[in-house]
Amino acid sequence: MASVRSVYVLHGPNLNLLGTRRPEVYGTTTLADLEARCAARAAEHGLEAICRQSNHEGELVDWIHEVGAAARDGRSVGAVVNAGAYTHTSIALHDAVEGSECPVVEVHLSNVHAREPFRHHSFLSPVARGVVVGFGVTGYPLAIDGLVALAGGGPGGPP
Ligand SMILES: O=C1C[C@@](O)(C(=O)O)C[C@@H](O)[C@@H]1O
Repeated sequence: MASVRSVYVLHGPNLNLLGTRRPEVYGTTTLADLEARCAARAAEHGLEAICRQSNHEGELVDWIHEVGAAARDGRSVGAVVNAGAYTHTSIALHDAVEGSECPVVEVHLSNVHAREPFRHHSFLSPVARGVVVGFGVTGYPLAIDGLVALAGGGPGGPP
């Protein structure tokens, strides 16, 4: 039997604290609950969600490379990535997405553009296929839907 295609859901630093970290900004949903919601939406598309979180930049780089290779082989539609604060600092993550041609939809729970100026710049956005910000946990199923549409091509697909 052919193996199920995947969608990766990658979380960066401090997102393991979801549910208790600044709930007025990030909400009260825990990372485990969010990952369960992602798995449910992925299953609606016939995909397996592979959910990971790391506080370490290099580990995130390695995972982006892994997703890029899986996407090239048709084993994955790509990754939904909330890189947390590395979004605003990491040239390494930018280069990983670009270099591995990893299809990424960047997600932020909060509307980073309405927050401190240091959150307005993203190193990921220029190499992401799409960006979803400010919808809280609702942004993740939207991002998964978007990745599936992009992978499928046609209307709503890649130009
Ligand atoms: O850790 C985070 C979470 C975040 O990525 C968000 O989901 O809104 C926004 C980032 O600026 C912040 O560092």
